[in-house]
Amino acid sequence: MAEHNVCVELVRERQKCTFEVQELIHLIDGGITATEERREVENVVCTDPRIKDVVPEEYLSHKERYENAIRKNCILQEILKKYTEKRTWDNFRPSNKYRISSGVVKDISPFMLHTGMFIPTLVNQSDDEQKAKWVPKAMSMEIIGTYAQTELGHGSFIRGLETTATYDPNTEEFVLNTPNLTSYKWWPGGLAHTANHCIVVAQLYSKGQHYGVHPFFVQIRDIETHVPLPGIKVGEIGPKLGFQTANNGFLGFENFRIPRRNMLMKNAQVLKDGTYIKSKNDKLTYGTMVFVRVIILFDLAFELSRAATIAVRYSAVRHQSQLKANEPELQIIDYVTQQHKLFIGVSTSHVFRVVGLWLWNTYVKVNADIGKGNMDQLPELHALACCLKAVCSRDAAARVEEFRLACGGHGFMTSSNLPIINGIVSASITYEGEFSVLMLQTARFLMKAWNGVLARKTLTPTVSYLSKFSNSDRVQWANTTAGIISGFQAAAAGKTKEAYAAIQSYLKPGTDYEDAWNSASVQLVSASEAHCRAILCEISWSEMQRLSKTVSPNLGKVLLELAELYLTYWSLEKRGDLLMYTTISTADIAKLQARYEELLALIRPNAVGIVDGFDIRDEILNSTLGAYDGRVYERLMEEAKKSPLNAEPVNESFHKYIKPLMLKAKL
Ligand SMILES: CC/C=C\C/C=C\C/C=C\C/C=C\C/C=C\C/C=C\CCCCC(=O)SCCNC(=O)CCNC(=O)[C@H](O)C(C)(C)COP(=O)(O)OP(=O)(O)OC[C@H]1O[C@@H](n2cnc3c(N)ncnc32)[C@H](O)[C@@H]1OP(=O)(O)O
Ligand SMILES: Cc1cc2nc3c(=O)[nH]c(=O)nc-3n(C[C@H](O)[C@H](O)[C@H](O)COP(=O)(O)OP(=O)(O)OC[C@H]3O[C@@H](n4cnc5c(N)ncnc54)[C@H](O)[C@@H]3O)c2cc1C
Repeated sequence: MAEHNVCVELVRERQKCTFEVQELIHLIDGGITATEERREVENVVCTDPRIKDVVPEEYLSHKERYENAIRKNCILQEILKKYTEKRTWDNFRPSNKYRISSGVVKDISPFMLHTGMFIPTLVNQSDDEQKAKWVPKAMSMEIIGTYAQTELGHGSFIRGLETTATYDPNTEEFVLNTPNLTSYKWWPGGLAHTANHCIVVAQLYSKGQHYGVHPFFVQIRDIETHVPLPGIKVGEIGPKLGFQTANNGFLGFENFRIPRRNMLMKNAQVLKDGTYIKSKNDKLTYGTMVFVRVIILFDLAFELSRAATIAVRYSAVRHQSQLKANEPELQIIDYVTQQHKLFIGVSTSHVFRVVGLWLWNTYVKVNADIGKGNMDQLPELHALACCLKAVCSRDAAARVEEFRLACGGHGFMTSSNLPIINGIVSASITYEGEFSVLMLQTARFLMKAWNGVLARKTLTPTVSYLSKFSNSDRVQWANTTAGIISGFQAAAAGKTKEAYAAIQSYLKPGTDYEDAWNSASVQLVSASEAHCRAILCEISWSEMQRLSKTVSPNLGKVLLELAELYLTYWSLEKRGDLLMYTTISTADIAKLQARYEELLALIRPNAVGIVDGFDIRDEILNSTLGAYDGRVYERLMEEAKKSPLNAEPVNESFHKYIKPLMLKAKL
């Protein structure tokens, strides 16, 4: 970007920055080569003239919008494929594939589920022969798939799914059926008109026995004509709050037959005669969900970084109101309330990225152990993935909404891109495991851990802190980062203990455990949240500390300020918990507040530099308010002029309706 086109405010902001932005970019990417690789691909994709829209997506009809998304995503796939052929393209991280798709369509790609769930399920749940047959075709997009699990009647309760797969040993086939309206598959992305295959999660029956839900590889459309195969009823579910171009669909089966070997057989198998071979652990069927819950943290970090870039740059460009009489209007970023809205979101993006990487490494390790037959760590991984996905998606949505509000009226414009990002992030609270449902899964793990505390057993690593805080004494508070982390752990332990006690107190004679659990579930969710906050604080602080030692002192200082801001912000937000479970005093809280305000002031001069460090191209940002050059007002006007309503000075509705109305009023 030529600096002479950049508005004066952003030029000044960039001059103020105390660290090398390039260094931060490389840190986020994971090295100089990774930055170069990413930028090269982004450049090829974003400068392809076929990708540029003449009419902005939001003015298209629902149907046109989908068709445009498909057209452009096919171009993207073509480019990505050429790249893969040209070079070994291992460095282009999978999360970058999500990132680049934002440079192609503003909303979600109809191919998202192909990359994000169809391929991972084939890779992780097929046996070797199946993998060899299907994965190359899916990778090259010779076949296009999705993940069809949720039904009209059931999403959270997977055991309640109603689609049936009944084995017929005479033909060595499974017969798929949708027995009633509520058993229609409902929601899968790309299912409606994009995919010709899908993973169908269905209840398995063989030899008259029911064996629970299993994944099946199912072709739903003819490869040549794309016409739905006989016995398949498929279509689109209609417009939503967001995800307009995701092509979410419904699917029903009528005695639809698939070969026996189309059941994914890495974990459980059905033999030719219908004999069922059990999986080592029936929860391995849920493996793709664990995988996606883990990688969602990266996507959330990225979406937050987009929203942060938009809101921070806009806040530097925008002037509003006078702080002192006769002085120029302030850049809105200089109002401390504005910094309070902005900087926690910026910091949260870094926290999600580093905790996401830690979770990813844990996932890789546990998966490797599972491969060797050791399932010991699976419950802990599941509990971690559940609460982190749930809390981070909810936090991300709150932060994006705050960024939107921070942009005032202009943040309400679709052209700011904040409403679209809002829709994308809000959806993540529900999909891949609804918030409360996942929090209660983690609570199950915490209750078991508390049993372990009472039995003086050694606990697994992420809950081992519970033993330290098992007595009733309030924990000694210290106004340090270590003190804050310890305070969060004390709160988590205290809440876990109380939720446990609440279940016991509800367990009167004649009460089932499940009813007691339900009665105590608000406290259980609260305990899960506290546990998750303790993890977010502990891991982000230790990771940011580690990273700060790998970079220049100037950048290291900024990383630590961001990490400390996160801890301090949440200490203040959760002061009630800290008052309950630690010896924190009102004077300590006042000190925390003062430190928080100090951190806002320290971050302020680097704010634009920090969001520049996310290195998000204008085409990927897609925002009138957030572009690198800060020409906010020119862009808002340019975009407004693209409204089809502005193509004619008088709209025909005037003559048809308004004028007759006015004439009638005269009579
Ligand atoms: C680094 C990145 C690499 C690659 C990335 C590649 C490309 C990137 C490109 C794109 C990104 C891709 C995707 C992500 C991004 C965006 C997403 C975009 C689109 C949206 C997709 C959305 C898709 C979906 O929503 S699919 C449907 C998801 N559905 C759910 O999540 C349902 C939630 N419900 C459940 O999980 C379960 O039913 C339940 C857990 C709630 C209950 O199950 P069940 O009743 O069977 O169990 P319980 O009786 O409660 O418990 C029994 C015991 O089992 C334990 N348990 C449960 N689940 C698991 C599990 N998964 N693993 C291990 N153990 C489990 C449970 O804890 C109980 O144990 P206990 O000992 O008895 O207590
Ligand atoms: C944008 C989007 C994309 C999606 N993509 C896909 C996809 O590609 N493939 C796919 O298979 N699915 C997909 N889904 C479906 C998604 O996974 C489900 O919507 C999600 O798992 C929640 O299930 P549900 O809709 O049945 O909600 P419900 O389970 O009906 O939840 C409704 C309410 O009931 C509460 N509740 C439910 N059970 C419990 C419980 N045990 N304890 C306490 N409270 C409970 C919930 O907390 C919630 O408040 C998608 C959904 C969305 C929104």
